[in-house]
Amino acid sequence: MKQYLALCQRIVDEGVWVENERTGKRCLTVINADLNYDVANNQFPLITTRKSFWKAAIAEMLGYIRGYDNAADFRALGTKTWDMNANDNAAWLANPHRKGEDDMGRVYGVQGRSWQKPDGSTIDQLRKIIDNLSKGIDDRGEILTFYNPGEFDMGCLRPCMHTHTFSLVGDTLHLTSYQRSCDVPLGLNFNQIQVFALLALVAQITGHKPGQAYHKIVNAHIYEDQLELMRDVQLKREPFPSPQLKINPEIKSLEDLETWVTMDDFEVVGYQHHGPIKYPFSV
Ligand SMILES: Nc1nc(=O)c2c([nH]1)NC[C@@H]1CN(c3ccc(C(=O)N[C@@H](CCC(=O)O)C(=O)O)cc3)CN21
Ligand SMILES: O=c1ccn([C@H]2C[C@H](O)[C@@H](COP(=O)(O)O)O2)c(=O)[nH]1
Repeated sequence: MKQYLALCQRIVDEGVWVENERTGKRCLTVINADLNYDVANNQFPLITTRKSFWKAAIAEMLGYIRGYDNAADFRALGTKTWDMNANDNAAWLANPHRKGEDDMGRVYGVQGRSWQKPDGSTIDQLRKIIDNLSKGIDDRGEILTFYNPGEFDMGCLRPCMHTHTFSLVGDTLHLTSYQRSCDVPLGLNFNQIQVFALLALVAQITGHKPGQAYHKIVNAHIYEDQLELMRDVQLKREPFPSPQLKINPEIKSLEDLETWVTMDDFEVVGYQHHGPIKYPFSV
């Protein structure tokens, strides 16, 4: 929580205004931020200076794991976060690749689970990683990447948190996650949860101890219409101690994650927080 607030304060103090053409808004921006999460000691990095809808963030991650490409499937899991990008984004609505209502195109999980090869066959990056880690193998390329420039025009948004690298050291699994662009008031609240939960889940289903998660962000920004709420409300609040994330121990395989797991299999213990803050969202 302290590192999150320190990044917010750094943007407020040192950020530079940058025009963003896609959204038509200015963003107060800093470059390069490194956040670390202690998954080994279950220090769940949940924002406490406002109420966080953490289940929606885990639902989003589960949808990526399942390779979803449709906002309706994300809604069924428990998050509406893809509705706007799928259905309320002029550039995507005019894109001939869009297959209709709720289609997100070839984004995130589609690339992770069925990356298209030139010969028409597909690569399941996540399956390979889970199989290797389950056998105790780290080939120094246990990389899940959603970043496929050849198919950017086939999706509603380029992936923001685009690459996850797993590292096995003895019986401890670590994760390094890379993010090119970060909406700190809204997106980072979710992305922190996702990095933590991804390591905890993959460690659990491959039979290893979770270690540290390293979250590397390039462009970290606050949109102009979010600044006042961040500076004058959220940053004035005192944080509470970190809660813990409990995951159903019956989740034992990638198939479990793909089939029966729901948000009821996740619980947060000891979450003390301030009231909600509704930040504007930019499509
Ligand atoms: N501008 C922008 N920021 C993002 O963070 C973002 C995108 N676009 N597009 C793709 C995904 C969608 N994500 C989102 C979308 C919405 C919320 C959001 O509205 N969060 C609210 C309420 C969530 C709820 O009620 O479930 C929040 O207060 O956290 C968060 C992340 C993250 N990504
Ligand atoms: O997981 C996510 C997904 C998206 N975001 C934010 C970062 C930016 O504010 C927008 C994406 O805009 P681009 O013009 O494609 O950079 O969404 C996030 O923080 N986390």
